[in-house]
Amino acid sequence: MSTSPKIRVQGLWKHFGTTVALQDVNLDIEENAFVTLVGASGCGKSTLLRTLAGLEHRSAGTLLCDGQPIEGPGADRAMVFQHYSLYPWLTVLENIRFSRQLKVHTQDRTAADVEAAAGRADALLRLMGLTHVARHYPSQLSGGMQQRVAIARALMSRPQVLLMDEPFGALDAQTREVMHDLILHVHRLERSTIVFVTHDVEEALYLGRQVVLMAPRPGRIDTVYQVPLPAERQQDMKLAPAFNELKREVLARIRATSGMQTDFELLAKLSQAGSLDLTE
Ligand SMILES: Nc1ncnc2c1ncn2[C@@H]1O[C@H](COP(=O)(O)OP(=O)(O)OP(=O)(O)O)[C@@H](O)[C@H]1O
Repeated sequence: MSTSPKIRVQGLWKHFGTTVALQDVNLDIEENAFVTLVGASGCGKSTLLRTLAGLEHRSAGTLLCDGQPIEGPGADRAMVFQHYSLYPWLTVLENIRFSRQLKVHTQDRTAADVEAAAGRADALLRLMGLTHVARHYPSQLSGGMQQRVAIARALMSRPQVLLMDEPFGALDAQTREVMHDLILHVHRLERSTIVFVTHDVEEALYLGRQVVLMAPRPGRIDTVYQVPLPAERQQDMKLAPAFNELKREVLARIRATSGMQTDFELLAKLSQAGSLDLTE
């Protein structure tokens, strides 16, 4: 008997005026999956993620989470953005507790609610290595630390689905590696379903069990790759021949679908001819 997927995308279209940002996207994402979305700029990665978050209306198609239509944002799905979007006037701990406080009105809050929230916030502080900065303000933290706070805040309401839009895009290479292992740890521990957008193919392959490659103009799914690595990832797996082979294949496919190759070919032809005759 086949179980239904956590997220089902069927015949999804999204238009922005005359731009077709998503063309007939079909994708099933299983519970506890870690799916990464890659592809050339403008291929619709963020639009697909924002549609799953309920932040963007679809033009046509079906979007289901646990078999229920996605009609807007919901506590079952949390989003983490590239820019940490923390409240600068709140401490780390207050930032983490904030989403929970929004859900329960002060007058309806019971002692058990407060206790459960405090316990969850403490557990997340420990999980994200933030206990020692719990009373600091965001401006006192490094970028990597701020992004840990943003992830902890997203996890506070125990979302089943975590939607991440280039969350480590602004971090340096070393901090990114640390964050990669941290998010894999979070994924194991929380058993969440993660959909993660990135420009970085190595990041996509290291984190994802499945890599969805999208192509632009119109935005669409081109290829879905299964990553041939054990579920338990370790940094030295990036040296494995199978990892590098797939990385080369994905990069070549992104180049082929981006239209950039044509530009490079044209430039090569022009430089051989020794002139830039654009009338050709
Ligand atoms: N709010 C909007 N209004 C108009 N057009 C939009 C809007 N959002 C996205 N688009 C267009 O939709 C297409 C897909 O954009 P999207 O941002 O989803 O791509 P992306 O793959 O995430 O790009 P990038 O990798 O550069 O972030 C692009 O052509 C973009 O210009």
